Amino acid sequence: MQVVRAEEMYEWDRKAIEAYGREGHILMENAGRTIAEQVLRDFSGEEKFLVLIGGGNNGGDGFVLARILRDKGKSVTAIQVVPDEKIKGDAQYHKEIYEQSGYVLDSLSEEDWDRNTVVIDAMLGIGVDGPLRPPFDELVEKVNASYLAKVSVDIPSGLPADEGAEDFQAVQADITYIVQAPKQSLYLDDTRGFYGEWRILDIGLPPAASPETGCRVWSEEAVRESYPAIPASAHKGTRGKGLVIGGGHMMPGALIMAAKASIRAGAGLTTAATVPAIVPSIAPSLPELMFTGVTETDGVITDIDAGILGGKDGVAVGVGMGRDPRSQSVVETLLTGTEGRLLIDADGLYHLKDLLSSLKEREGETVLTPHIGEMARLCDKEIAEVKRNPFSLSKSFAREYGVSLVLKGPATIITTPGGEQVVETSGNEGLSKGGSGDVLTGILLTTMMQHSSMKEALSNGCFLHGRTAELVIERTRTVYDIVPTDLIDHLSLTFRTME
Ligand SMILES: NC(=O)C1=CN([C@@H]2O[C@H](COP(=O)(O)OP(=O)(O)OC[C@H]3O[C@@H](n4cnc5c(N)ncnc54)[C@H](OP(=O)(O)O)[C@@H]3O)[C@@H](O)[C@H]2O)[C@@H](O)CC1
Ligand SMILES: [K+]
Repeated sequence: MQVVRAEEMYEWDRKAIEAYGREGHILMENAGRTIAEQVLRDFSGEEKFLVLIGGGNNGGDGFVLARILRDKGKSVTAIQVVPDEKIKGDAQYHKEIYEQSGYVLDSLSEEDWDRNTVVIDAMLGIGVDGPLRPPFDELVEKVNASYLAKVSVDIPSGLPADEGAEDFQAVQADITYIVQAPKQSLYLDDTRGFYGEWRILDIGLPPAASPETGCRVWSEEAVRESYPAIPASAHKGTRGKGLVIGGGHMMPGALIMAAKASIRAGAGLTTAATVPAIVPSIAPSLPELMFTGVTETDGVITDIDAGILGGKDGVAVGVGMGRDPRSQSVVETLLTGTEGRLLIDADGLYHLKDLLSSLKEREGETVLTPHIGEMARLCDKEIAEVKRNPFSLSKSFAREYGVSLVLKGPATIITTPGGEQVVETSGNEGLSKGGSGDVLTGILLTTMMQHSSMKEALSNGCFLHGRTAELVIERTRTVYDIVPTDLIDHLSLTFRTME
């Protein structure tokens, strides 16, 4: 499924009408009907509906919806919130059908907020532009202050469809019925919460008319289709020989988690390059892990011998490495002296900031896995700006430096060097703990060694991580007590669903 911007949604609509012979009013009938049917499934009792209808096509969906709910014998108070002259085109067409059906439009009274139980917000859709003007500003406030269950059509009124909006006032929906495809704002930290629960409803726009947005949502189906099976002829040398570089005296745990996750995710051979002093504390609990030395000063990794990279199918650097400036040379050596698949995470990203020109020149495939704060630092932006524009900032950074980018968050955005994007949404709030990123790094090290497509490797790796968190919470832990090592121990729960 594609993620769309408002402009792309309009293009889809336009093409469906112009090139595929669908009439606009039929699309609106389909939208209103599909949503009405879902409303009837989700609210099957004695609800009393207050339908607020705006002046654009979102309002048009509202006229259809109000008619169908009335046809089904439901209690409906339908309010057109704008003057008659604002209702035009397909919305006017459906207003006339509504009235010809013998149904009336009511005027809003204070009692309506008390005697109804569900408010259906069909005031503004993806066409919202700028700060809300009357009467919408006041109505949005009233809806939010009311005790009614709040249902939004397509998008909560006032909420922008696209990334980038700074100030907005919007309905805080309990449920949003999204028309046809998710909009970018469904995946942004500052806007996703306005949707409440949400469902994406197929209103029958022809798939062939859909624009190529270059951004899709990763699904379990995509994972099943793209996750490589282990051939019967496999041996340890064919399943990926990976190297994890990191772990100082003070943070051995990060290295342990990344290495263990890589092993459990299915790597053939995993080696850790770390300070020798911590090896005795790791080795007994992780007998599958091999070790190789690094140059160390005062417990800090200050250099690596390029020889340790020989024959490796993938390298991950940064976990628990620390920010001592003397470690920067390690990242530099990897950027300038290696050509294989390289993943840079955590403290590795910290050091990378001063090495961006080497990053640009690197020939091999490089993956960066920043969280939003690390991304802000890498591209010299405020965190708030990255939160507002994660799609476009990721795309321009990935293209400029020729890297694959995994911008981690509740909705992780994966961007290829060519600017193609995937949104991966598995996981839960239990992952907001130190160590989650280290586990992801280990998993991604393995998936990037086992997939030929880097995009699929990263998307599947993020899925493996997030879905396991969901399954652990279904089976044993809760979002409070789950810890990152639970994910490593339970990767089998997700692998089993992929068989
Ligand atoms: N495939 C599709 O695309 C399909 C789309 N469909 C539906 O159409 C919806 C999009 O419809 P749309 O384009 O008519 O825009 P919409 O959101 O109703 O708003 C326009 C109105 O808003 C007003 N307005 C704007 N900003 C404002 C502000 N700040 N403050 C106050 N008012 C403001 C503006 O008023 P004006 O500027 O004229 O005064 C105008 O009247 C979409 O979300 C989906 O529900 C389905 O029916 C079928 C398939
Ligand atoms: K709406």
